[in-house]
Amino acid sequence: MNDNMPTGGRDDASETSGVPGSATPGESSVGGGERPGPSRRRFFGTAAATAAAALAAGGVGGYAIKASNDRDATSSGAASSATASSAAEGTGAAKPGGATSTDRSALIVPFYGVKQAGITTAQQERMMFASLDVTSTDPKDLQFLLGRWAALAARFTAGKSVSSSPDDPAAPPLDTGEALDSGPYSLTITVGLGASLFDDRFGLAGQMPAALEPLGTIPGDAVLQPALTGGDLCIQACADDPQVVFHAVRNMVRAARGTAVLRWSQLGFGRASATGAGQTTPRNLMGFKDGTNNIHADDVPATSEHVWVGDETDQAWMKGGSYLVARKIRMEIESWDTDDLDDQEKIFGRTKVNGDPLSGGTEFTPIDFDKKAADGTPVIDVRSHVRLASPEANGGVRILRRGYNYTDGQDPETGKLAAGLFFISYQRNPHTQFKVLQSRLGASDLLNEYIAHVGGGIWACPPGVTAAGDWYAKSLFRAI
Ligand SMILES: C=CC1=C(C)c2cc3[nH]c(cc4nc(cc5[nH]c(cc1n2)c(C)c5CCC(=O)O)C(CCC(=O)O)=C4C)c(C)c3C=C
Ligand SMILES: [Fe+2]
Repeated sequence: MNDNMPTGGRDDASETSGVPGSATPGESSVGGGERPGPSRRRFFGTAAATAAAALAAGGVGGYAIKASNDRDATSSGAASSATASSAAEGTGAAKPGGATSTDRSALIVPFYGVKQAGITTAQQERMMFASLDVTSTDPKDLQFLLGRWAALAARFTAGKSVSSSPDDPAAPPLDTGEALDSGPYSLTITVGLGASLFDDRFGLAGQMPAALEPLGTIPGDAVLQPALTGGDLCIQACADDPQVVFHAVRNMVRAARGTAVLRWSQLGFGRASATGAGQTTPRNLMGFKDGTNNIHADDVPATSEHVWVGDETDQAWMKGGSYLVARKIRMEIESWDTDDLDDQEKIFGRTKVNGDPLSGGTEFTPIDFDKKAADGTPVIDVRSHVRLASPEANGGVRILRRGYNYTDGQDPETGKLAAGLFFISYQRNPHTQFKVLQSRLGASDLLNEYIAHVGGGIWACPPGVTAAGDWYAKSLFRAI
């Protein structure tokens, strides 16, 4: 067992509850002194709930705690010593379990911490994103779910299955099993709350942050499909193995049975961004390097200014969190592939092979937006993507991009490749950041000829879960 995980005793607390209101020292009351009180019978009413509730201690030894990019070294409470000691940002992997630096399967990103992992964590290769709608109208069910998810996320990110208890042969297995032989593969699970959760169902209307209000009409958004848009809750699972991310989301959706249902989901591959200073810049499906000018995890001033919610928030429970904007952006791949290289490079303002700015220099040379060609026209086209998205054109606005390439195979109607970018960005306020950028891009970007936004949403990702027995957005429920 890793020492960043709860001890057996703490994990046993998760077993009896794994949910809000557990007998965690100092957390005996929730919501005005009363614990959420669904009966054990109700909680144990489905196989899925049983599986989630049967979380038990049990180690999968030999994994290595990965230096985490997004965990404050000052993590409090049960954020373990391993979390704190491994929190030197941007360094390689510690290897207490004997893993080699090339053994990516064994790497663990600590779960407990004051910030959720998966935001400034160096981006992994695979992602599964899920949007869920809550079907129960009982606020206690919602809290139980967020507790179950926290307990499951703690286990999965440490390379453990749903439970170490033996399966009952007469019942469905507690864990679905497809990741039993996998390591953690740097799995991170990031959970967000959508604006629809703050309607009149759960008594949360007064706790809705202004930053989570719908963005209104943005140019180019007319085609967002309702079936691929929004949702009460979201889960972003990222890891360096596709089966690990699928397993995590599948079992979290399974644990939600009776409380929430899957609304839509997306698998992503080949990170289309770079968030770690040491990471090479990956490529999107248009073949361009994507993430050159991204915010890097070790740039603390930039993450403080642009990513993490601070004192400015109107809802204290979001302080230390971040807002996730997702956009499923379909690419007209066949059409793009007929465009000549000069035009492709003009659209982005960078060279295709090296990612160099067309104004000169190499990939990381600052772009010279004032540079003119011999005929007096700007070298970086006025409608190029990099100009329109740049901080220079947007009053200094920046976002942390964390997207993935995706393909859904073939469009059955047209026979074309159904593929593109599952764009994800994190920011302090989507209204003053994403919306500003997307309004400009949606109106004028040369890239618009080759892309269409088809789905997405905004979710408030609360601060991290700091101790076993706690749950996502705990302080939100303390406020009601
Ligand atoms: C609203 C925000 C953005 C959307 C939507 C978006 C879509 C999108 N982007 C690419 C490819 C590239 N984007 C690049 C840079 C870049 N893009 C955004 C924002 C959005 N992109 C920003 C803020 C930036 C950085 C601007 C800067 O500071 O210079 C680049 C260039 C390389 C890089 O810096 O990452 C590429 C390539 C696609 C294909 C796409 C939709 C499908
Ligand atoms: Fe972009």
